[in-house]
Amino acid sequence: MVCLVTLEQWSIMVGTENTAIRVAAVVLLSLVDLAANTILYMNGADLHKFTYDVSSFSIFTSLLDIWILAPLRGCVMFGAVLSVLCNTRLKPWTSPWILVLPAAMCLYTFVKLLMYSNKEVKFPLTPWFWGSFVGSIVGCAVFYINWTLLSHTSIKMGNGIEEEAEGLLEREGDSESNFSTVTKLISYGKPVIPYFLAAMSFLIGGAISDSFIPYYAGQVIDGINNIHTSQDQFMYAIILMAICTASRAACYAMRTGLFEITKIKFNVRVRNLLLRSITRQEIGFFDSVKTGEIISRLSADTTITTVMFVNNVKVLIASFVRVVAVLAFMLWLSWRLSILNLIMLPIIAVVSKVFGGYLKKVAMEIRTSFARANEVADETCGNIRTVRSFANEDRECERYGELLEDTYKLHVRKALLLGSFVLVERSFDLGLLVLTLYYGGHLVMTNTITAGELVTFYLCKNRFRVSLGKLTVQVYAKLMEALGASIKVIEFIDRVPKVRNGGRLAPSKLRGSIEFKNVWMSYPTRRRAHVLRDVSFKVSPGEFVALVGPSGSGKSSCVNLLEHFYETMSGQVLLDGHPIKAYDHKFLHRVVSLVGQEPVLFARSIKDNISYGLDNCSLEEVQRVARQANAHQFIMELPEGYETGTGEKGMQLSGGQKQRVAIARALIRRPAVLLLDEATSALDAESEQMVQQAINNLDGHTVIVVAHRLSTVEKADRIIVIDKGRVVEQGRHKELMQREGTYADMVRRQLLGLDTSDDTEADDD
Ligand SMILES: Nc1ncnc2c1ncn2[C@@H]1O[C@H](COP(=O)(O)OP(=O)(O)OP(=O)(O)O)[C@@H](O)[C@H]1O
Repeated sequence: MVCLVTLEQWSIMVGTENTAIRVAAVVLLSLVDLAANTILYMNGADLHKFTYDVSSFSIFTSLLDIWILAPLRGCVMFGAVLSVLCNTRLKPWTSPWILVLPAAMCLYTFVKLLMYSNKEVKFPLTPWFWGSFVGSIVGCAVFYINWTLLSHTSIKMGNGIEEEAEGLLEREGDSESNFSTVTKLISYGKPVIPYFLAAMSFLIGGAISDSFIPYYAGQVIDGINNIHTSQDQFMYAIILMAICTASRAACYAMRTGLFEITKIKFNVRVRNLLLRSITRQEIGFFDSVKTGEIISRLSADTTITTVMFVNNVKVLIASFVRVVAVLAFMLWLSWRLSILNLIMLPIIAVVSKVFGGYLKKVAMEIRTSFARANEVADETCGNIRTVRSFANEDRECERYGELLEDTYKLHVRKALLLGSFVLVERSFDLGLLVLTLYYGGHLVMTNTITAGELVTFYLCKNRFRVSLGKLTVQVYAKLMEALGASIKVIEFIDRVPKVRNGGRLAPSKLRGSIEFKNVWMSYPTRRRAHVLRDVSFKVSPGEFVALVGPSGSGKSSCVNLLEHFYETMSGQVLLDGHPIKAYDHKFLHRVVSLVGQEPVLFARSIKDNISYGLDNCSLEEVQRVARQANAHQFIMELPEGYETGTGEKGMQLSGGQKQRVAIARALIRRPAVLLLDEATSALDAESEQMVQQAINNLDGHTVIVVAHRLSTVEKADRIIVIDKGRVVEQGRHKELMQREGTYADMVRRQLLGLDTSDDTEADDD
């Protein structure tokens, strides 16, 4: 099975993109399979062999049936080639069930080996037979490779049957993505590889010790029965069995500790990589991906990915070593009984492939459904005041319950799948046990093996089966599950931000001039809605400019562009004559400070909030800016002054207090450009005037204010009026009032107490 998977990967990787070459390669490989098997069957070029076998065929002594498998494979493959060339339906190519054909042929070849060895007098000195046997097995592998190559070819030919092609792409993407997912996970886990290797060495040591135990157990039994064993050999077998058992226990203890360390280290690393990548994403990413999903990926998915991955790779290697070691013993004890047991391999390959594919799909659905439930929980707890104020707790809990119910149903599906997988596997196993005992008993009665050897073989066979079972149930199926969970984790870690912060510009002095040059903008989640349309304006260094306009007209969008949260569709936003994106990310956010509409504080002290993102900031400096922002007085009245905690998102402060702390946080950076987006809306008239005064007095700072309360912008050097994403007017308060345009209208409406905010949603273009 492992071999087939590897061959498949190889064929995918080295497979050329050229359809003609692929088809030619398939035809050539099929012809080689046919020719090689024909030569092996005819013992070179003995043409009489064929006529002789046809006239007096015996299933026990002639190899005609083994040879027939080769033209049979050839016919199926040529039929497949023809149907690909004729652009017929693709669906059959995509089915994992196609594995059944080569698997059944392998099975027949193994059975044939046993039948032939039982009756053919010249056996085992029959090199041509061995050639045919190996040729048939290799032919089956070649058939599977050819099938994979053809499947790829049929997509490339693009025959217009899109839904089939989609299915095909999905399945082929599967094996390719499994491979790249595993290599990705290994690359993330590089620092933990030494721990993993140390643990593996103990694991392999334990596995080798373990595989010797049945051998010595058999010798002990033969010793008890006095078969081929002296007293010394008997004692020797007991001592060696004890040593193997002790060594297995010691290795087990060491490997357990080391694997635990590996898992934790790996988990921590993947979580760090994930958060690092997420925090680098553009703001638009957070518009579409909900926090609940991110948290779910960070917690549940990273744990499943890392823990399951390490556990399964561990089991994979251990089981593989055990399978090889035990198989070698089994072959040495009785190759006939071993071959009988190897019949399981092709069956397990088919069963694993089919079930593994389904399990991976269900595992992905479970993760997504779980993330959806998490989103609801996160939204409900994060906005509990709103939920409470609308008395909607029950409905939110119901929504959560419904989503968890979906997750539960998917889990049931997964359990049923796993159960059926085990059932199918165990049924084959039971049949094989009966066959082994029947055939083994026959071999003991014909004195081919001893009773002790049969017991040893039986113990070995059990170990072989358990290890093989682990390779399939635990590794293939569960590895698929881990890979399913890791897909989103890897997608997030590898996601390249759409807005790059790759600028290098960081001049020692910034004047603070701003220019919007024919800017068009739309948000990533609503690409067709233009929120800014051909916006152009200039702000000189030190100027105090106000952006006004109806709600939804695009004022905050201008601020978002200045913060480089989003990028323009066309046009440019220039700072001191250079595009915003040319500036170094850290530099830009030091020289351009924003106080947003709903400033968010962190659950730390007020001092830490004001000095957020700055190292070594003195209390004096913090107090200075707090005074400027008219916050010092209320802070001093708090029980612990500047050390008072603000609670989650600053919830323990009032709206106005939060705004003042946020203004101080912006001022402490001495920004060249200060952006105030409704930053004083929650302040009373007196406080607002004081803060406004402080802002007006700021020397050498360019200030851009977005405000609805037009009285606060009367003193601005310039007022820019934006409506429906366009600059419609600009000038000083007096000029605009005289112009009797949009601004004058807005002022009048506000004076009369009418609402100015007639929402002007961006139209879809
Ligand atoms: N993150 C976003 N994703 C998609 N559309 C958005 C986003 N933010 C704002 N918009 C849309 O862009 C348009 C302009 O919004 P913007 O916030 O710039 O308006 P505004 O003039 O600042 O409004 P207000 O005065 O109400 O704050 C609106 O139609 C709004 O719905």
